[in-house]
Amino acid sequence: MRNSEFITGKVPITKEEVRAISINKLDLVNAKRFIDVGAGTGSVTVEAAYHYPNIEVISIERNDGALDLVHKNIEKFDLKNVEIVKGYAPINIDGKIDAIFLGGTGDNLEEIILWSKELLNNGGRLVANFIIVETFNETLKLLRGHGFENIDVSVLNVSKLERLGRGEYFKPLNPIYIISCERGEE
Ligand SMILES: C[S@@+](CC[C@H](N)C(=O)[O-])C[C@H]1O[C@@H](n2cnc3c(N)ncnc32)[C@H](O)[C@@H]1O
Repeated sequence: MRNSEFITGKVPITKEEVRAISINKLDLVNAKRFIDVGAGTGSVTVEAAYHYPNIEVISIERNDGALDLVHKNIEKFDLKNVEIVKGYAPINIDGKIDAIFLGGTGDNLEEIILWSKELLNNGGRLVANFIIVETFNETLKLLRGHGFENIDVSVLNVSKLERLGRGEYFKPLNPIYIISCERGEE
């Protein structure tokens, strides 16, 4: 889906190229339940729920303005397989989960990593996006320390063609760090 298809506001939306790669790394084909943490505009929630209509998507967001956008985008795409939860993760979720996306975390990183580990099935996927190098480094260290496996890290540098004077150029957007990994079997 293109970013222009979503209703947006003041919340920064995940770039469509980053979303495509992140959702691919979540490996939702056989998933039944997926959590989007820090749903923002709801773009990841919507895209996952739309392309995988058989999964249950739980969309967690703490900010009222963002929650309003999540509601509007879910309505726009007429999705019935999304549960929106207002709150600051980690929050109580019943039952096990197959995949978790961290699009926003706040300052309680370790709690979120431990909560994710508790919720995920063995082999369940965790994918996280970062723009801040320190948060990325800290998360990587925590994932390694808490036994997550098959950790894969990419940095995505997207540039978009834009007009410049009488010609065009590729305007670079800020790099995004993507971590993907699995909950190890215990
Ligand atoms: C970069 S935005 C997410 C963008 C989103 N993936 C999208 O495409 O619109 C980060 C969001 O995470 C939310 N957030 C940060 N930490 C959170 C937490 N611990 N629990 C719930 N929401 C959180 C923020 O309010 C913000 O809306």
